[in-house]
Amino acid sequence: MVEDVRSSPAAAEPHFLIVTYPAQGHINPARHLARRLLRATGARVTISTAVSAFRKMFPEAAVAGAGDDENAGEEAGHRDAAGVWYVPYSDGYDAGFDRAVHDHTHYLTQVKLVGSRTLSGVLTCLAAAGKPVTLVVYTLLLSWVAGVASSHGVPAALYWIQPASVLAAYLHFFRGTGGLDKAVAAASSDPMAVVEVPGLPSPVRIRDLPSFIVSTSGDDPYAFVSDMFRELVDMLGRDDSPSVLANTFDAMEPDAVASLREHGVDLVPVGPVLSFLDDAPAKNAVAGNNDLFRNDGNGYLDWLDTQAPASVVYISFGSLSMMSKRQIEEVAMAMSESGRQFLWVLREDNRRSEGGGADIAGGERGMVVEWCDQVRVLSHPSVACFVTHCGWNSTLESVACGVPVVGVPQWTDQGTNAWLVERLGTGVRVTVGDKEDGGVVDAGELRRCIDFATSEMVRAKATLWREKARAAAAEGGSSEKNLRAFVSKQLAGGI
Ligand SMILES: O=c1ccn([C@@H]2O[C@H](COP(=O)(O)OP(=O)(O)O[C@H]3O[C@H](CO)[C@@H](O)[C@H](O)[C@H]3O)[C@@H](O)[C@H]2O)c(=O)[nH]1
Repeated sequence: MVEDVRSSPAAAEPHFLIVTYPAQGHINPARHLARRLLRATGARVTISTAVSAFRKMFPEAAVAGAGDDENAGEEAGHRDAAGVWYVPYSDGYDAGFDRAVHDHTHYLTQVKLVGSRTLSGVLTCLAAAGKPVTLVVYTLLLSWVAGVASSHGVPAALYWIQPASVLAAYLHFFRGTGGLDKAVAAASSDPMAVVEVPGLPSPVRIRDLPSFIVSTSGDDPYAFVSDMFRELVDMLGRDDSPSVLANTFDAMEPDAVASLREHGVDLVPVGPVLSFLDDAPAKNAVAGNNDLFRNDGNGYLDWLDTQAPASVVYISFGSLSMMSKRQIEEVAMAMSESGRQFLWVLREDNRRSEGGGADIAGGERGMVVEWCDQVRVLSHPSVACFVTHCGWNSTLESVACGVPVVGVPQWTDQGTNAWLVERLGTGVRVTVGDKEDGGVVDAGELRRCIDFATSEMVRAKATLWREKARAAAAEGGSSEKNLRAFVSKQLAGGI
C-alpha cells in the first residue's frame, strides 16, 4: 500500500474530492473508489454529488456545502460510517430530477450551469475550512468539472466507470480511426453487421457498440449524450489531457487498454473497484443503507439462506432501466415454466410505469423485492446466475463474485458490456425479438439462456474470472499497483 501520507508533515495534507453525477450507477463506483483511496493513503476523501441524491443517501444529515459559511468549520460536510466525507453541490434540482416530468437535455445543461458555480463554492468552502482539495476526480457526464478544478488551481482526473472497450469505441468512432465512423454509418441499420474497431478483438457487431454511437438519428431524445462523449474524447486528445482512472483491470481488456494508450490516453486500470473485496460487510449491516432506493429489510437474505446451493436465478435491471409490461410478463412466464427458484428486483417506478403496471408476486418459488443489497446477493452461495441489463457495475460485480450472466442489454454501454461477457465466456447475451415487437425477449429464449449460463462450462469460466478479478484488486495485483503508482505520481506533483 501507499505510505500513509499523513506521516509526511511537510506536504499539504492530501485531499481527494470525487465529484459524481447523481445516479446510483455513478455514485456506487465513486463510493468504492473513495473507500479504496482512503484505505490506500489514509488521506481525506470527500464525495460531492447533487443535493437531491445526498438527501436520499443521508436523510438525517443537514445539507452542508456550497458556500454555506455556517458549515465552513472543522466538520464541513457529513461523514459516513466508512470515514468518507460528503459535501453536495446543487444541480438546480434540489427537490430531485424526475425522468417522467423533467426534460433530460435541460437537466444536463442546468447541471453544468448551476453545478459549475456551486461546485466552485464547495472547493472554496473546503479551502476556508482548512481542508483544501488537492486532486479532483470526476465521473461521467461531468466534463465541466475539470474546468472548475482548474479555476481553483487544482489538478483533475477522469474516473471512467464503464469498460475500456467502450471508451475505445467512442474514441475511435469520434476520431474516425480506421474509418470506423463511416463503417458504422454504412451498417447502422443492421445490428448483426460486423465492423472493425481498432484495438478491439473481432468480431464486433453494430449491436455491440455503445448505443449513443449507433443511434444518431435526429429524433433520438438522447442524441445530445453522444455530443457529450464527443467532447470527452476531444479533451483526451489534448496536451493537458487528464489521466483516466478506469474501473477495469489489465487482464480483462488488454487490447482496449493498449489501444487507448497507443492513442495518447493516460489510462490507469484500477478495478474492479468494489469495497466488498477489501472489507466484507458486517453480517447485520442494513442492506442498501445509503442507496438512493430503499428496500424492505433483509428478508430476502434469510430466504436465500434456505435455498439449495447454486439454485436461485437473480434478476435485476439496475437503477434506471424500465421494463415494458410485456417484458415483465415474459420474465414471469420464463420463471414459472422453468421451475427454478428466483429473486427478482422490480423497482416501484418500473411497476407503475406506463405500459408497465404488472402485478408480479413471487409465489412459492420466488421473491420479488423493490431493491436489495446486490453484492450480498451475488456473494450468496445459493445464487446460480444473474439475469441482468449489463450495467457496468452489475457486470463487474458478477465477475468478482463468479456468478454467470444472462445479458439483456438495453442501451448506452450495455451492448458492449454483454459482448465482453461473451468474450470472457462468463455468460450469454439473449437474442431479442423484432423491433416492431418492442424488442421483447420471450420466455423461451430466457429459459434457453439460463440453462446455458448455469452449465458447467460457463460456471467454470466464471470461477476463473472471479479469481483473476480478485487477484487484480488484491495487494500486489495489477490494479492495486496502478492505483499506488497513480497516487505516488500525484503526491510527487505536489498534492
Ligand atoms: O436492487 C439492486 C439493484 C442494483 N443495485 C446496485 O446498483 C448498481 C447499478 O449499477 P449498474 O449495474 O451499472 O446499472 P445502472 O444503474 O443502470 O447504471 C448506469 O450507469 C452505469 C455506469 O455508467 C452504466 O454502465 C449503465 O449502463 C447505466 O445504466 C450496482 O452497483 C448494483 O449493485 C443494488 O444495490 N440493488
